[in-house]
Amino acid sequence: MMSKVPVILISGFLGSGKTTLLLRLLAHTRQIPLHAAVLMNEMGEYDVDSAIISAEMPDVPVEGLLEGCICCSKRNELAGALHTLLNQKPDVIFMETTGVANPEQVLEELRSPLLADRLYLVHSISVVDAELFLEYNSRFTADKELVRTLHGQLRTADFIVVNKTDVASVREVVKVVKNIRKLNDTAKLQTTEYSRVDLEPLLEPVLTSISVGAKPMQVSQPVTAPTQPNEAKAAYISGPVKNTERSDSVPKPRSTAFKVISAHHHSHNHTLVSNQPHSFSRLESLTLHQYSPQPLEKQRLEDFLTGLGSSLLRAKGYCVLPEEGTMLLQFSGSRLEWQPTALPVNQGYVTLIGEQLDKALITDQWEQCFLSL
Ligand SMILES: Nc1nc2c(ncn2[C@@H]2O[C@H](COP(=O)(O)OP(=O)(O)OP(=O)(O)O)[C@@H](O)[C@H]2O)c(=O)[nH]1
Repeated sequence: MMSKVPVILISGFLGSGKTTLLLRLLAHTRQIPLHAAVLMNEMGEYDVDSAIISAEMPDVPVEGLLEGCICCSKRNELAGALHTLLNQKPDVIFMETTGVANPEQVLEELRSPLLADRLYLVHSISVVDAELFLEYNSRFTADKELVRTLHGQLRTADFIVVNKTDVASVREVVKVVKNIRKLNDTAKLQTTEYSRVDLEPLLEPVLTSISVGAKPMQVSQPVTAPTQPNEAKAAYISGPVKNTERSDSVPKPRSTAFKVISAHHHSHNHTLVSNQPHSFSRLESLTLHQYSPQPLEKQRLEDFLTGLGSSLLRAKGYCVLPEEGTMLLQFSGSRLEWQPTALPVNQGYVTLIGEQLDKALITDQWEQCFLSL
C-alpha cells in the first residue's frame, strides 16, 4: 500500500505572514533534513510567493495555482497539482492558500477519494495580522462571504499564529486574542512577529510519520506546547485571554507605459461548492506591468501605492529600479518593504489586491510613474 504524505495547510488573511512562516518551515525542514514540497495559491496572475521560495530554495518543488482560490475557482485543479507534487515523493507538503481562501472547502477537497488515499492533514495553521485584525473585522462586516472566509480560517485551525505584534499594541493583541477565542478556543495560539514560532512541534507529526510509516490522522491534534520557546518574543497562549508626472518632451502613448494584465474579481460562489448561500466578496486584483523605456523610480512607486489609500489592501511584485536593480516589493497594512533579489526578472510587475479598485484611475496613475518630471 502506498504511504500517505503529511500535509500542513497555511491560511490567513492577506499579508498576515503566511509566506514568512512557510519560509521558516522550509528552512527548518532542510536542516532536519526533510524533503518538502509546496503548493502555492495566488490571487494574481504572477506567482510572487513561489518566486520568493525558488529564489531562496531552488531545490524545493513548487506548484502554483494562480488567479483564483483553491477553495472555489481553482478547486478542480487542486488534486492535479497535488498529484504532481506527490510524484516528487516529498516527506511533507505545505499548502499556502490565498489570503481570501476559505480553508473549510480546501479541507473538504483533501478528504475527497482522489486525495484522501494519498494525503493526510497534520496541521491547519492560521496566521493573523495583529495590527489589522480588528480593523478588517469591522471593515468587512457587510461582506458576509468575506466574514465567513475569515472565520473559516480561524475555526479550522489547530494552531493560530497571532503575527505582527511588533506593530500592534499589547492592548490590541489582547483584544485580537479575545476575538479569536470566541471562534476557536481549542487551537494552540502563539503571539509573535515575523512568524517566529516554535517549529519543532509543528513538524513532529511529520517526523513520526516517517519513522513509523504514514498513518492517516484526522485534523487535528493540537500542537504540543514547546518546553522552551525558541524565540524570546514569542509567547504561547494556551487558552482564552481574559484581559487584555510629466515631460511633454518624451510623450508616451498610454499603451506603452503600462499594461493592465489582469483584473480578477474575487467571487466565491458557494452554491457551487457547498450548500452555503450564494454571496460575493468585493475584493479584486489587478496586475500592472513595468513596460516602458522610462525608468521606474522608487519614490514614485511608493507615492503611487500610498496614494491609493485604504482601497489598497495588498501589493506585491518585482520592480527593476535604476539604482537598486531588481527588488521585491511588499506592501501590506500601509507598510512598504523592499528586498533585493537575485531572481532574474526581465519585466517588473506589481499585483494589487484591494476593495473596489478604480482601475481606470489606477492605470492612469501607474502611467504617470513612467513619465518624465
Ligand atoms: N512589521 C512586520 N512585518 C511583517 C511581519 N511578518 C511579515 N511581515 C511582512 O509583511 C509582508 C507580508 O508578509 P507575507 O509573509 O508575504 O504575508 P502573506 O500572508 O503570505 O501575504 P499574502 O501573499 O498577501 O497572502 C512582508 O513584507 C513581510 O516581510 C511581522 O511580524 N511584522
